[in-house]
Amino acid sequence: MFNQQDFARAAQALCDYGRILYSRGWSPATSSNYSVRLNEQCCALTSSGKHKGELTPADILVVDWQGHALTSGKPSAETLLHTQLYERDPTIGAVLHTHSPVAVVLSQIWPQDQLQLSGWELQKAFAGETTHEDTLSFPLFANDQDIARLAALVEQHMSTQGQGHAYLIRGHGVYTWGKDLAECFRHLEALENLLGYQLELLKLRQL
Ligand SMILES: CSCCC(=O)C(=O)COP(=O)(O)O
Ligand SMILES: [Zn+2]
Repeated sequence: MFNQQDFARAAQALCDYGRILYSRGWSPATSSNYSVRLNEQCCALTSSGKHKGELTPADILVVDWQGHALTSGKPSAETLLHTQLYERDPTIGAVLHTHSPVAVVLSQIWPQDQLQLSGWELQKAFAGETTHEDTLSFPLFANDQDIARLAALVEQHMSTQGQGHAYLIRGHGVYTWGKDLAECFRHLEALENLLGYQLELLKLRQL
């Protein structure tokens, strides 16, 4: 069903990124979940409830697109938000979900259901983006403890409005993806900074 060496490599990479993301303050405590595609049927994913700054390979398991565990462990509570992406787009190789203060606060106060950004050079950090003159759209979804329902809503949005590069969940965090973990991390880092710019602008406009 999957190659053990691929799994071992993916598990170690997820642990390494967990340390980075925790050290940046984007994955406090047991928040966040991360995954890497193994093949066309399954991915390596963080187990539920683990401290993301202290992950070991034993905290990573394999799930299929229905969210069923193929190795021992308890899959992330948000598994279906990862598998929805892998199932819809075979070019997606990694997904990162984080809870940074900037993303959580901005997503909570942003009034519209889309956050549109333009004019920032850093937009070009997203794959395929070539100019600051384009507008990037990031949808905001209401938080929901029913993850199957939220995953269905995300899928419905993407199938009608386009997949985009990332989305926000209000008061919760962000999901972003890429062809591999390195690209996914680049997208996350760009998104974090772009959201930070937007939050700063909102504060300045209140002065
Ligand atoms: C403690 S944060 C609440 C759960 C959450 O939002 C999250 O990202 C982590 O959930 P998991 O089941 O993947 O540990
Ligand atoms: Zn979360």
